[in-house]
Amino acid sequence: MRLGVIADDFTGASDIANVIARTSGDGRALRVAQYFALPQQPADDAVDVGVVSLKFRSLPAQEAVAQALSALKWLQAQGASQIIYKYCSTFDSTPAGNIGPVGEALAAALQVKGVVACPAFPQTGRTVYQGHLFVQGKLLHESGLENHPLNPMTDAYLPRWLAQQTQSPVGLIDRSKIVAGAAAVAAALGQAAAEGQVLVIADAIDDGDLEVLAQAVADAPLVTGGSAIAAGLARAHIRAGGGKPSGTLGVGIQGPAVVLAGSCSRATREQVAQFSADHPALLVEAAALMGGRITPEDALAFVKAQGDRTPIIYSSVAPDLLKQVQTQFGGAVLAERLDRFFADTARLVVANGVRRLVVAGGETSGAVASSLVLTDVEIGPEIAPGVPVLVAQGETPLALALKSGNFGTADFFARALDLMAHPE
Ligand SMILES: Nc1ncnc2c1ncn2[C@@H]1O[C@H](COP(=O)(O)OP(=O)(O)OP(=O)(O)O)[C@@H](O)[C@H]1O
Ligand SMILES: O=C(O)[C@@H](O)C(=O)CO
Repeated sequence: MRLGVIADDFTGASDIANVIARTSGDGRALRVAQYFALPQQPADDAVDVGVVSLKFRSLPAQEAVAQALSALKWLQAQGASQIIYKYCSTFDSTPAGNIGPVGEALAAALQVKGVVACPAFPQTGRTVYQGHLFVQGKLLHESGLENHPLNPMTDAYLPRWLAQQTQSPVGLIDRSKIVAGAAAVAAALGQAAAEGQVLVIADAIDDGDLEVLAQAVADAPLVTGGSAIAAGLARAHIRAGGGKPSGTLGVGIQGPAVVLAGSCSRATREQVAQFSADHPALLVEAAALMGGRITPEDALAFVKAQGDRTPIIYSSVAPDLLKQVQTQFGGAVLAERLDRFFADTARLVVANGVRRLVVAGGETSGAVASSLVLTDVEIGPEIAPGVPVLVAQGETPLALALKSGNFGTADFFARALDLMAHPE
């Protein structure tokens, strides 16, 4: 293994696995394995990149740090010489959040300072300029992310947001350095390290900027950010001799399918509306769930009752209703109950023959994927930027899509199901 990734949630893990698996050079691509928990055994020798999917984005810092350090240890034992700590391209965290503590702990373990922190993912509209994060051209705190159920993002200026979480000062590499080229960026990172800055937010408004950044940190033991910076890092590993002849993994899994949506993000709500217009749909209402009036067994019965039609089971609601039920029942309690509901429902439907499963939402995907007790998956075709088809091989292969809340166009669910059955 050359490159190890520690991802703070499962959708983020499949996002970065997708970026790396799809990057090629001279007809070669890195062989990527995505693990659904910290593996208990060594990685397969053929694996160039190990992506460890964890679920610590919304956990207290201490727990998140412990999980990240265990993953670091395992990845180092597999030979990974570079580690990417992957968090959300919308920097999902709170002022007491764990991006800072995890970044600092990994940096301390690897004895580095002046570590790049760049969430930019231009293909999905996330850019960083003068330290400010934009989503589709809007400042982060005016993009809808200010209403996020678990990590409301109320400040777009990342150095200030991150500094609330860190012990050490946070640096900034602005775009004037990026346009000056990789050597200028490397020098600025060296200067930041000399000044005691452990994490350094870096501007990037397009993939060209990310390529410059990646070149500047091609040999760095630690890089942190969104998935997009990984393309340049993967290219550097391929140039250094990594990878095998590239080719896309076929899927062709045509069995029964279910869509599970636990995300309240804007894009997911549009996708739910479009899919439920012509598919059977079951809304999981917070009050019904809390009152025990809807259970995973009810969801299974609903799925079975649809015969050949693909149903969607969703809890996605608009921000005003979300706030109301969170006040009524408590946000954390609801999150835990919803996670458990979707996890148990997924387990039941898969045990009853479902072979294609599309899941929307990072927390929801983490709960679902963990409950399915899959060890590792291979990366199949791309459904939308940031979302590949994942294939769990086994006696009866399972095709999975783990979609970040805000990724994908309105027709995402139908597209995902089609691609699983008939890869392009
Ligand atoms: N009907 C609902 N009532 C209250 N809370 C809900 C409801 N539906 C979902 N939620 C909350 O919204 C959270 C959605 O988180 P999730 O990470 O799955 O989606 P997301 O944040 O949109 O995705 P991502 O993390 O990929 O951006 C759930 O964990 C749950 O806490
Ligand atoms: O970076 C992103 O936006 C996604 O990969 C993500 O982290 C999903 O939760």
